Order: sequence, then structure tokens, then C-alpha cells
Amino acid sequence: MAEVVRNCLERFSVLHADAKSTAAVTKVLARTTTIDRKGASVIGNGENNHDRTVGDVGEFGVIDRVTRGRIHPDTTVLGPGDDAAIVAAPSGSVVATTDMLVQDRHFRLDWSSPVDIGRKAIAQNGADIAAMGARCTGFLVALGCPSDTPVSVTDGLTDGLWLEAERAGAGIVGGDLVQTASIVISVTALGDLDGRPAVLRSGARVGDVVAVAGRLGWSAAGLAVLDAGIDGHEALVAAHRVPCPDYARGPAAALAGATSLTDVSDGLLADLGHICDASTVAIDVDTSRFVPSDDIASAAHRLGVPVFDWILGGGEDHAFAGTFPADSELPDGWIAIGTVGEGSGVTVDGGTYSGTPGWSSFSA
Ligand SMILES: Nc1ncnc2c1ncn2[C@@H]1O[C@H](COP(=O)(O)OP(=O)(O)O)[C@@H](O)[C@H]1O
Ligand SMILES: Cc1ncc(C[n+]2csc(CCOP(=O)(O)OP(=O)(O)O)c2C)c(N)n1
Ligand SMILES: [Mg+2]
Ligand SMILES: [Mg+2]
Ligand SMILES: [Mg+2]
Repeated sequence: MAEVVRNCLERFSVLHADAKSTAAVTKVLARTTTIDRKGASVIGNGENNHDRTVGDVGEFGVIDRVTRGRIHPDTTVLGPGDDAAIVAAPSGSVVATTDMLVQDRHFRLDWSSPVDIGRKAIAQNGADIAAMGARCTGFLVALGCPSDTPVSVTDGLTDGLWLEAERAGAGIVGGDLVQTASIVISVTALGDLDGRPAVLRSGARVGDVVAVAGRLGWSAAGLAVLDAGIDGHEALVAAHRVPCPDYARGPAAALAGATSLTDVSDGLLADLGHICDASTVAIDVDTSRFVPSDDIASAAHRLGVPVFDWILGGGEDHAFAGTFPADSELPDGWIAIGTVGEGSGVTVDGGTYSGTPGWSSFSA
């Protein structure tokens, strides 16, 4: 089992594999019997379904596979299976968000395994919960796929969804399954503030420090490496396949007095722009605060891309960005990268930024 867990961790690109992530993988493996080299469970629920499709086993065959034996007891009062699930809401209000992944728009099956895609679907939603300063309490997963989708793909997605949900401290409490022309995964995440006020995009104040927690530009660099078809840069490609938000950074920022918070889904400058708009302030980013890793710098050099295109404008790392009062001590993992001033919009090193600030869903 230890070796399977290790292979699994490598495949899942858990770069900072620690006892917690190992335990999460072990829990998932305990439910799925074995994992093949692509990371999909091949003998889920005790049957060999290697060459069966979603059409062969039918809607309720797949639903049984994605729900049976899967519950996260810490946050779930009633799991999937009835008309609706019941999720604890200790602070009396529920934080809710939804984001979807669409095949060939957000992921490619020849670039990412089903497990990777499942993890990314949860990560992009869990990061939005954490970016309110909240803790995840449950996820709902609506899955659309063609009838000829191999069951090993839906099993792999389920394993990835559960792995990342457990990393985020919650379970998958329900969902939906429909036939679509290509794969679509829509996740709804629920969260709890544990009695604290939420940290909004609108709270930044003139004089605050702008700070970030997590990797920036890695996912965009990995996407560029995959797109160019060049070898190497495994860590960047892994970061593109599976973003690894450190969900605890959000609540930690809230406790430290963050005045505004967001996750970086579209690009640092684009997402800081949302804070500027909502807070009616300007932000200046100081690029001298970023030290590009050797890997990202060498990929940028090989591909002839200015590295700051990725760091400032690359999406999908699901790092966190926020503002803190100037005199506050930043929590662990947060690094000051700029300042809040009067005015509007984001500037870089005091000037207008001429590059692309981030992903825009309808620009291409
Ligand atoms: N179709 C929609 N209906 C209602 N609200 C939406 C819709 N699409 C986006 N929103 C809301 O608009 C805001 C911005 O959306 P988005 O840019 O996707 O946020 P994020 O980057 O945090 O995922 C969010 O509060 C989101 O819930
Ligand atoms: C095949 C492929 N092409 C391009 C991208 C790049 N990409 C797709 S969506 C996105 C930004 C984030 O997605 P969005 O749906 O805007 O998430 P949200 O901001 O709502 O959280 C990026 C950088 C990708 N991930 N995969
Ligand atoms: Mg969104
Ligand atoms: Mg989002
Ligand atoms: Mg977006």
C-alpha cells in the first residue's frame, strides 16, 4: 500500500507531500481497491470495469460508483443518496460558490488525467471559499459526459474530486449526472465562517499592504510548456494539471485582519483589479518582490516569454491575494508585493502595465 500511495502522490503532483496528503490518498485508496498508472481506479467497487462505458453501466450504475461508501463525517450530516444532503452550518450562515470546468476550454484529456481534472474542479471552488476567509464544508458535483466515456474516467474523476475535497477538509455531498457532448464538471462549494465576518473584495483601504500567498505563474508556464510540446519542466506542468491552494491561508488571513481577499483564478493583475473596483482604490505592484524560480525562469527563456507575463497575468494557480493594514504582521506564507493608494486600477512598478492582466473568458 505504501508504494501505491507514493506512486499516487507522484502522479497527483502533490509537491509538498506531507502526512496529511498521504493520509488523504490512503483513505481514497481504501475505497477504490487499486489505482492504475493513469491514476484512475480500475477495480472500483470490486468489479473490473476496464472497458465498460458510462452508457454500458447507465446513470444509476455510475451514480452508485460515485456515491457508494463515500462520506466525510466531520462536515456532513447526511451524505449523497436522498433528495438532498444535509451539511452542518455551525455559524448560522453558509458561504456558497460555483465554478465549472469544460473539456478543451479548461482541460484537455491528453494533457491531464481524470484524477488531475477532478482535483482541479474542487481546487478552483475550494479556493473561492477560502478567499472569503471561510472553511469548506461540502461540495456538490454536476457531471456531464458522453455515453461512450469509459467508466475508468468517471472513477478517476471521482477519486480526484474526493482527494482534493479531503485536502480542503470536506466531502462531496451530492451532484448530478447527465449526458453531454463533451465533459463538463460544475462544482458548487459550501463553506462556514466559524463566526467570523467574511473578508470581501470591497474592504481594501488606502495605505494597506497588498500581499499574496501561494505560487503565481506556474500554471500558465505549465500550460505554455504543454502547448509548445517541449520536454521537461515537470513541476510547472504538474502545477498546471493540479493547482494546490493552501486553503488554510484564507481563514489565517481573516484572523490576521485582512481587509480584502480574493483567489487568483484569472491572473494576479486581473484579480487585484476586482479588489480595486470593489474597494474604489488603486493598487501598485512592486515586481522586485517576486523572485522567479529557476524552473519558471528557464521555461520563459526557452519559450521566449517574459517571465512576468506568467507571474502577473497567468491564471489558475489559485493562490490568494489580499490587503492588510500597513501595521499588521502578515500571516505565515503571505508576502507583501504592493501597496493600496488613492485612485483606480492596478499599476506595476508605478506605471501602466502593457501586458495582459489575465484570462478573459470570452476574448477568444
Ligand atoms: N451566471 C451567473 N449568475 C449569477 N452570478 C454569477 C454568474 N456568473 C458569475 N457570477 C458571480 O459573479 C462574481 C464573479 O464571478 P467570477 O469572475 O467567475 O468569480 P471567481 O473568479 O471568484 O470564480 C461571483 O460572485 C459569481 O458568483
Ligand atoms: C486547454 C486549456 N486552454 C486554456 C487554459 C487556460 N485557462 C482556461 S480557464 C482559465 C482561467 C480561469 O477560469 P475561469 O473559468 O475564468 O475561472 P474563475 O475565474 O471563474 O474562477 C485559464 C487560464 C486551460 N486551462 N486549458
Ligand atoms: Mg467563477
Ligand atoms: Mg473561481
Ligand atoms: Mg474567471
